[in-house]
Amino acid sequence: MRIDIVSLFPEFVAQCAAFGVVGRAVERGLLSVHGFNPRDYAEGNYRRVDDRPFGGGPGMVMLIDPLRASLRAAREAAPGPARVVYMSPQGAPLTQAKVRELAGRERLILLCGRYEGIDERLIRAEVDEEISIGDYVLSGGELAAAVIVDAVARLREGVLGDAESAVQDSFEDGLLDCPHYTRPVEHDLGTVPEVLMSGNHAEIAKWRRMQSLGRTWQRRPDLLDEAALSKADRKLLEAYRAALEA
Ligand SMILES: NC[C@H]1CCC[C@@H](CNc2ccc(C(N)=O)cn2)C1
Repeated sequence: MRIDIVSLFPEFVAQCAAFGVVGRAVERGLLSVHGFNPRDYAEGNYRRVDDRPFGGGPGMVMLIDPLRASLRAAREAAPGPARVVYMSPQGAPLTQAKVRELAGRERLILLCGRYEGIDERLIRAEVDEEISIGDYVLSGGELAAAVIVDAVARLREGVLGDAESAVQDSFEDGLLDCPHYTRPVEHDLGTVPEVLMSGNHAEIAKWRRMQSLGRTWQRRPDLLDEAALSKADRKLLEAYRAALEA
């Protein structure tokens, strides 16, 4: 998978692909991340990448042509179609389902804005979709792009070993993750739930599912779409609630 980053600070995002599982995926050639800086494509001796907004108001707006030239250079840097994603608070909320969809592509181009924004004509002509990582404003789209790189990379085949499998990920099945424990069993901070040492894998799976359901119900009822729950799930959630009242 190739991800191109169009940004005034491309090294910022490349750094985010230099560590951990994503860094290893890059080393192993499962993923490559390349930066394209609009300033390298800006005309004139000041190499302008922004200008004042029509209609007045504070701040500056990113110019069309340096961005357009950067996007063209990114497209032409490798074969195959690329999905152009603009990171912006005006975008569709990022979900794990969207991450899975993006991870299925061979090429992404992530467009990172700065200042007050990007000339709307460039967005309309070049951007396939706008994505937001949350309802807040950052000084630039680079951190949002780094989130996409990480979330997408870990879903690519071969990136996570069995030790870190994304299969049981929270949100993979639309629920929050269950609690996790490791050694020691006895600790002044408490002990480990008996069932996890029972060796009974069916019981352990049931307990983990019940914890995921219960936590989702308690912390993120908005995610808990009753309709999506199986009969067994509803029974487990009932047991979780009953245990709370006991
Ligand atoms: N009008 C401000 C806006 C102009 C264009 C550039 C963005 C960069 N900052 C971002 C980008 C994305 C997100 C997000 N939630 O995904 C938050 N912040 C800021």
